[in-house]
Amino acid sequence: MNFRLIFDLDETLIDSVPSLTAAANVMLGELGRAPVEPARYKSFVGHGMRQQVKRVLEATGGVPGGDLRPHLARMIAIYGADPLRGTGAYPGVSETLHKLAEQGCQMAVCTQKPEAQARQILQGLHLMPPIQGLTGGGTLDVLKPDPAMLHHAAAQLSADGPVVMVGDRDVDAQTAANAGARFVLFAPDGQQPAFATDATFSDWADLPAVLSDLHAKSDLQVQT
Ligand SMILES: O=C(O)COP(=O)(O)O
Ligand SMILES: [Mg+2]
Repeated sequence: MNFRLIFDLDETLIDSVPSLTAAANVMLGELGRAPVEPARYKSFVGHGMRQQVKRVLEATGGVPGGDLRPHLARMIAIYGADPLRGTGAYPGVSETLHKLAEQGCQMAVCTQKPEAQARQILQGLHLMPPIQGLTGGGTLDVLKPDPAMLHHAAAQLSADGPVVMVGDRDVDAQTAANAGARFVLFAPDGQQPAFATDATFSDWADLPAVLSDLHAKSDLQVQT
């Protein structure tokens, strides 16, 4: 398979909601607010750290002073001090990425997470390599679903095979659609999405077979 695989990071390769929630709860505690549960914080993730901070503050009484910037800076400082703490890859991720690399795929990450934090996590979890490229929050002046994010990630890879985005949220599916790429959904809870996907998987060990089916049944000549 000569795919260029572009992976989302949070809630696709890594389970980062516990550590993001812990950091947000430190910030909320400093503001005299009660902590939020990880399940609630998860609904704030997917559109970048600025949106996370905005949403968690709005959900707990509003943005103090009406200015998001100091709170975003505080969240980045707390979380950025140790983004690996409490964060791990989903089971099977490392083995599967190595297998896909052996099968001829090239791989990059396209995430809303600030690029420096994402790089620290990918290197700390020994996923880079086999992941070769990284496009994160702040790499460009746009975020997903702007197709420029996916084009940038794909262009970091030397091969020119078909591009497949693998992610966990509607914003990832929309990014792929905007870029004319295929989309494969990671849905660990097995829930059917409300948006279009080319394939779905819930166990990382299944991804090579899912991709090989996708390769066999479609003309994957879509390029970004
Ligand atoms: O930073 C976020 O809100 C989510 O980042 P992701 O694009 O890796 O899911
Ligand atoms: Mg995600």
